[in-house]
Amino acid sequence: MTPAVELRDVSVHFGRTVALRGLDLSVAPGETLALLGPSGSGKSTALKAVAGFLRPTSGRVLLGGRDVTDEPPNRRGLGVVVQSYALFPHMKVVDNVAFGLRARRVPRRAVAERVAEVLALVGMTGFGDRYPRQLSGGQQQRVAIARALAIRPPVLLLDEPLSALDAALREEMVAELLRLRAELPDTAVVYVTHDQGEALALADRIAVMRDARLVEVGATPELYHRPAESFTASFLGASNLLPVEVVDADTVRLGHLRLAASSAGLPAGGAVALGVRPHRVGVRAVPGPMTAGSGQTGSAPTDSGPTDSGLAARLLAVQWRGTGYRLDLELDLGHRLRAEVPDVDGLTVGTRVEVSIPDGCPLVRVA
Ligand SMILES: Nc1ncnc2c1ncn2[C@@H]1O[C@H](COP(=O)(O)OP(=O)(O)OP(=O)(O)O)[C@@H](O)[C@H]1O
Repeated sequence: MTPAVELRDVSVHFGRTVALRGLDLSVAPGETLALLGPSGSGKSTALKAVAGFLRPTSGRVLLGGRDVTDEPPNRRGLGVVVQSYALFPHMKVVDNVAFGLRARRVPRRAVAERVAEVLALVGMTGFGDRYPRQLSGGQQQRVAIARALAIRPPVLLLDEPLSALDAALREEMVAELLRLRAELPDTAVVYVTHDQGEALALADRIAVMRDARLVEVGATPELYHRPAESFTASFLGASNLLPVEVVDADTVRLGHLRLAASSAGLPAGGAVALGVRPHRVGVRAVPGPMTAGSGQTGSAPTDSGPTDSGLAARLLAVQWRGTGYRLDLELDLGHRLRAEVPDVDGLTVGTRVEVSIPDGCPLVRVA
């Protein structure tokens, strides 16, 4: 199938700043691709290259197989919602939404029908006569999305569309976007965000960006569960990165522990680490002092002492997070580790603890 969007080796330089370096990426019709990365990683630059708001220094941009690198934005027929792309303040909602249709000289009646249709699509029927200032932030963003969708674009570009909204409204809008997504089965969506929660909830695939480069791209659940790069593991799910010794393709050693690890997709050679999500780390109190490697006698786990399935550690800090506790730990092996646990029975700062790491965590490449 011809991709709806294709970037071929796209680089963007601003003077001596390289904002994007050799990006290759494609988005299929009907697919949502999230561009996820920290501030300044080049996400917006990539989106602007697709929209036509800037011309790549090198490389090509294709839409539906057509090379549009040299075409201005209005010839590309895309729907664009950018955080700063506010509504026209002096125009009513209906006129904002009708704008692109009128620019295309769509007959008046068809404009009215389509405006009503897209306002219904974003749940804003009845708001047509208001001015943007008479709407909440979330409502304004809904109208901006309706405006982008009015022309039935094959591609919808969203650049941090929720970043101006408060946390509760963002969650609500994610649900709205998912509903909207289901109504637009053929539209390709490129969604720029630095918020991993939004990317996980909305994207079929995620492209992780860092320092003007694509770090890794993959189907959302695969990338979450089996990242190949340490940056992906820590950015997408806040994994601990534990230095381990590789025993064989599926086994690693951490102190005296042997753990099954998933190394799918990881090229051989180079430095690796085990990516361990905080919520997968087990923590329990251990009375009395423990040292690294203690409790290796093969005895069955007991309630009172160290076991051969755990690592000795000390609890450095406890933070209550509402849904549970975040624990900062220092393994006697010398590594720091973060855990998230539902409760902290008897655990106070300074407590000796035993930490367990589950099998199946991904082995990732350390850049
Ligand atoms: N017009 C410009 N002139 C000069 N440098 C720019 C320009 N636009 C972006 N940059 C630089 O290019 C790099 C990538 O910027 P970009 O806006 O693509 O990042 P981003 O990942 O979208 O970040 P954010 O999440 O903060 O928007 C940054 O270092 C930025 O300072």
